[in-house]
Amino acid sequence: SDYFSSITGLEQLLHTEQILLSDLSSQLDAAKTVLLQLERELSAIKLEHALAAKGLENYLTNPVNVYRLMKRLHTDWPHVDSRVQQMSAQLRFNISQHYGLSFPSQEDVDGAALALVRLQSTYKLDVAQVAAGILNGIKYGTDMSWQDCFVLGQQLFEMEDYNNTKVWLRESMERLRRHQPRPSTPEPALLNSMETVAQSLFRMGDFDTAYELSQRVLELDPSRIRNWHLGDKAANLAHDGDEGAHSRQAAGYRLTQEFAHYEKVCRGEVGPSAAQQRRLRCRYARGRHAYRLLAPLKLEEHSLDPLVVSYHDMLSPQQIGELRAMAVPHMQRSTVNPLSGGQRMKSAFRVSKNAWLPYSTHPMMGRMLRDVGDATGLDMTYCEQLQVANYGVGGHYEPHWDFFRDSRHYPAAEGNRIATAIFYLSDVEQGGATAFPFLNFAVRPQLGNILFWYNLHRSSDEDYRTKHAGCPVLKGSKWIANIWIHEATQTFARPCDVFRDNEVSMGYDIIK
Ligand SMILES: O=C(O)CCC(=O)C(=O)O
Ligand SMILES: [Fe+2]
Repeated sequence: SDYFSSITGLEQLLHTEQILLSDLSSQLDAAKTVLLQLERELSAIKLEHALAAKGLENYLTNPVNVYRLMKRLHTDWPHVDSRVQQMSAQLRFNISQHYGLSFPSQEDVDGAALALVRLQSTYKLDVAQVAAGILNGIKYGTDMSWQDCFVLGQQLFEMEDYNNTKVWLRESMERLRRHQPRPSTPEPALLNSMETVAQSLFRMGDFDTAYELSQRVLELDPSRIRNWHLGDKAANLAHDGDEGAHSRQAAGYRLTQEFAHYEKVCRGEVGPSAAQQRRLRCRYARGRHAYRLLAPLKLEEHSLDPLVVSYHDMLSPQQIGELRAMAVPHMQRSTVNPLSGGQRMKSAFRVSKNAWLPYSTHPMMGRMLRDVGDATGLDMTYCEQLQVANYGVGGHYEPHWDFFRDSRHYPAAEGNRIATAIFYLSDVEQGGATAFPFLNFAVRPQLGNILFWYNLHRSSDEDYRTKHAGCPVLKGSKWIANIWIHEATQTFARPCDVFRDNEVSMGYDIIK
């Protein structure tokens, strides 16, 4: 399961389909050969009959013709019969025979549907364009059919995301209306679903979409008028006792101002103020290593308080290729700590795959750890293992803090996560920035760069301004490697302050 959350899983699915394709097409080729031959024999026999029809008596008094009629019926036809049998045996395409192959589960299909909708709503994409395979003006893929859009709408309905249900159903109906030539009558199962969804929408009070949907059903199959008993608005509303249940909305956080603002930051619609920007520099830095005199670090400041910076060109494409290859066999669906406590779990909040790798796995990983220490001056004694993560299209990580709010989640001797270093192991064609909604900027992944920031104040208190997120990946695939650095050994690297400087960030501790 979990094919939708990263690119590696999707490659497996593409492979599955390749096998099905080649299996079926070789069967079809074999069958076609037999068909062609049968057709030729058939027309030869038809010719005989045409001759016979010209003069029955003349034809049947010819001993050669008589013999051939006998032979045909006695030998040739049974032979035809056996070849037809044989051909249909060959055509026994059986999907369940391919038990060794990977198939997506309902959860995967739902995940992919959710991803599509997330992208469309985060980046305010025009549904008609998405359905046409166009992302921000560039055509990447094939059009979705009206059925595709309908099935997506139906899935959203089942997931109780009614706002998006409406958008996709309308797109589906629009495509159906424009369809040239007129579409042939679809399978009864699809028409039944359309009717069911229409009735539910009607009951929920979305009369327009319900009406549109029922109209299209009727056009496709006029006999369905017999099912036209949706009743009138008033009667339905009066009887609807469980309206509350139907209009239940998906997760509260996504409906907040804060979330809307985060999405704006992802789209690049808001940025830091001019005054903020004026104080920021791109400069060469030396870190704490002498050789950096010759090979200085390329430092880019994103924010001075809290400190958020990028170090450019810290890994080469070759190193990154090796690193990703080492991580792939260990990648698993990412999990989060539930707020309610207890076991870590999968969540729509964080859609990606990751692997935890000890720094001893490869000398390069040890070097990455050392480089972060050298660049930032931090002590790297207590770091979590390297976490390599991959987000597929639609993959994201909603706004969160990296520090733990519950001290049971880290060993007391190591302290909380004082800082985060993200190595970008890929560029991303569109989307996928690391966004800091409270700081009003987003950092675009750039292959080989490190993004670094402090999660804690000097007083050791959590810095709530550091809330950040991985914006949904719109096009491409995003790879990162995280190093989380803990606090306990930083006494000299980042002396703590007795002055409680946490007050500046308290107001950002908004829990929805
Ligand atoms: O994907 C990103 O840009 C951010 C990742 C992140 O915040 C995390 O893994 O904790
Ligand atoms: Fe994070």
